[in-house]
Amino acid sequence: MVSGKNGQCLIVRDLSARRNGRTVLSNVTFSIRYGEIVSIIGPNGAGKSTLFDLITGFLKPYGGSVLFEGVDLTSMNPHKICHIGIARTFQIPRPFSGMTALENVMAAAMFGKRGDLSPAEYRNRAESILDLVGIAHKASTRACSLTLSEQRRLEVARALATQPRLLLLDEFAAGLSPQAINSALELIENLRNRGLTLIIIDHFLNVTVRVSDRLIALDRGRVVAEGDVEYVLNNPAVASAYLGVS
Ligand SMILES: Nc1ncnc2c1ncn2[C@@H]1O[C@H](COP(=O)(O)OP(=O)(O)OP(=O)(O)O)[C@@H](O)[C@H]1O
Repeated sequence: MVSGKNGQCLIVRDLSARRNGRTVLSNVTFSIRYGEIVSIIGPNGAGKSTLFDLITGFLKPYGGSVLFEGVDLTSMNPHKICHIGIARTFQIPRPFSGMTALENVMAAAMFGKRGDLSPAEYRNRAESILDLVGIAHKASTRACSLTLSEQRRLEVARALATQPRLLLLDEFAAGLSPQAINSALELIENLRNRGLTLIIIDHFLNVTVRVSDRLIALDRGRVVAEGDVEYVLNNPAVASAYLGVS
């Protein structure tokens, strides 16, 4: 049940989570339209990665629901969620470090396969994805020998290989040089222009906000502000969250 290009891609309703018996996300509600770039901001421990874990099935919610294209994901496992069109990257890149960049992307393409391709077709697809993310020249390099910026791009390539319609990027810019950040932001805009919807976790306030249509600010597991970039960045609740003022 696809809602159409101008409709809602993802609807999160009253989502709550507990870890080690402690509530870490409370009644989080928002929706994401097709083609949007939305950043989830908030200080350390706000619940940003937990939110990604819930959307991608790595953690089961304590309450609430997640609908993707009208389909309830709440009881699905991560493999199934990947196969229906949601992919994520992790804050700390998790490639198969002994495999080359190309092999990593081919493995992801095979995992996310829709219809059987020949090995040559998987290879072609992986090569074109490495080209898209800007590391085609590193195809034969083992993942463990890539720089942090290249490893982040490889993470995106592996996610893209599963052919997602919604891509979740966790701390995509952390640890990158200003130049690498600029080219990472160009990649994000390029992916949106190719029809993807993107949700990006950004701990910092001055990076992915540059390409975001909207921001959702979390603090201590709750949404404290949501709206266009200027509105959220000027919201007193967001300043309090970052300054640790109650
Ligand atoms: N695996 C875990 N086991 C127990 N508690 C966890 C686990 N992961 C996160 N938490 C706790 O859940 C809360 C939310 O953490 P989460 O990692 O989602 O926040 P975050 O906003 O992504 O923070 P950061 O910017 O530091 O990555 C924190 O209090 C954290 O200590």
